[in-house]
Amino acid sequence: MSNIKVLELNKSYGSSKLVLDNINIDISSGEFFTLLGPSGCGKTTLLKVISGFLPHNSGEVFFGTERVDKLPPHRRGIGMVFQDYAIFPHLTVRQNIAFGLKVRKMAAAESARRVADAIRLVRLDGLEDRMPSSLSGGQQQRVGIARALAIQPRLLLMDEPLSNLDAKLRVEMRDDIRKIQRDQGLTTIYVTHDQEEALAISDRICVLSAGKVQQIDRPDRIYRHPANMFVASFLGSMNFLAVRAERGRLVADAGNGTIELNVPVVADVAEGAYTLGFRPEAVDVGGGDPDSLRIEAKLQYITYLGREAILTLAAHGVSISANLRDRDIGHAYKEGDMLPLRIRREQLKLFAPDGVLAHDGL
Ligand SMILES: Nc1ncnc2c1ncn2[C@@H]1O[C@H](COP(=O)(O)OP(=O)(O)OP(=O)(O)O)[C@@H](O)[C@H]1O
Repeated sequence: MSNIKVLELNKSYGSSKLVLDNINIDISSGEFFTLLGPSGCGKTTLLKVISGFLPHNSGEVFFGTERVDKLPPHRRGIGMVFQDYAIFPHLTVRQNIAFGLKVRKMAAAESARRVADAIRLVRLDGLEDRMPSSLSGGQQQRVGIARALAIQPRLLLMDEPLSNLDAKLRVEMRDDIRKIQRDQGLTTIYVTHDQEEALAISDRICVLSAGKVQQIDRPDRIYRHPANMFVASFLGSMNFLAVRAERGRLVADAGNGTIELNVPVVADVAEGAYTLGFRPEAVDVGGGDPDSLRIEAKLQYITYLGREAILTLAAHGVSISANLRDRDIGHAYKEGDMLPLRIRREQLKLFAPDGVLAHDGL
């Protein structure tokens, strides 16, 4: 397995603007690395440049110490798994999995051994002689994964491999992929636009927006310490409130005036405009730490989800969401009630006017 380095990579289609803008990525050997971002942010383009199916404008790609960005795709040693499975309908499961080995003219005995290993890893035992049309979507994707594993790639690339599967199967396959990847120590780049999937499966996540890297970090760190407002709202949700720091106080614009918030700002917060951010699950109703930020908000409606409920409230002219666990939901809450919200100060974030996180906790 190789570590992977992408250095100062730029890519545009024709003369249009850059769809990959100065991408720098350093992936460790054996790491599960996820590219996460909204549709059109450049995830697939980046995978195609790394695999050699698309030329780039400038920059370098290294697998270990070998520079690969001038090599044709078949010389890079990459296994690929696609959203639409891309398996051959006229070949059996076994023949599909052996395909890459046949192309590489591998000796029959070694090929048979590798195919058998791959079949066992993806749990397709007993289905070796079936045709793809007689398999479920999940089984077809297992064939796609086994085919990629059989060539013992230096790097495994997976482009939204679970998108065509139903929700339950997605979770099952996700756990299987993670287990195989760990057991085999496979360096993997995984593309998804599904934030929950990215959080669940990755060692590290690279959040992309409009061709630019927004943040690269562990799932828990990205969620707790988003680098900017884009990341904060793309991974989970965050409440935002326009505020100003002035004379050691924080004030919120409230349409017809300003309201002083009960949070003193620490000395290193420069005076000026900010966006105050906090996650819905950081909000308590009533009670809570007396030192918390207090906001009175009007309950608009409750979305009950079983394990938890989302309260949608209005305060200072903006909408605020609060996630409460089922057992914490008071039966007395009625639409139109004014509720005292508490948000712990360590959960408060201040974003600068350009959206970058300026203060994490107040
Ligand atoms: N062949 C092409 N010619 C011109 N523009 C392209 C081409 N392929 C992609 N693009 C543009 O490049 C940008 C990045 O596309 P890309 O497919 O890499 O995004 P993505 O993040 O993978 O999106 P999705 O999640 O929808 O697959 C988009 O604006 C897209 O319209």
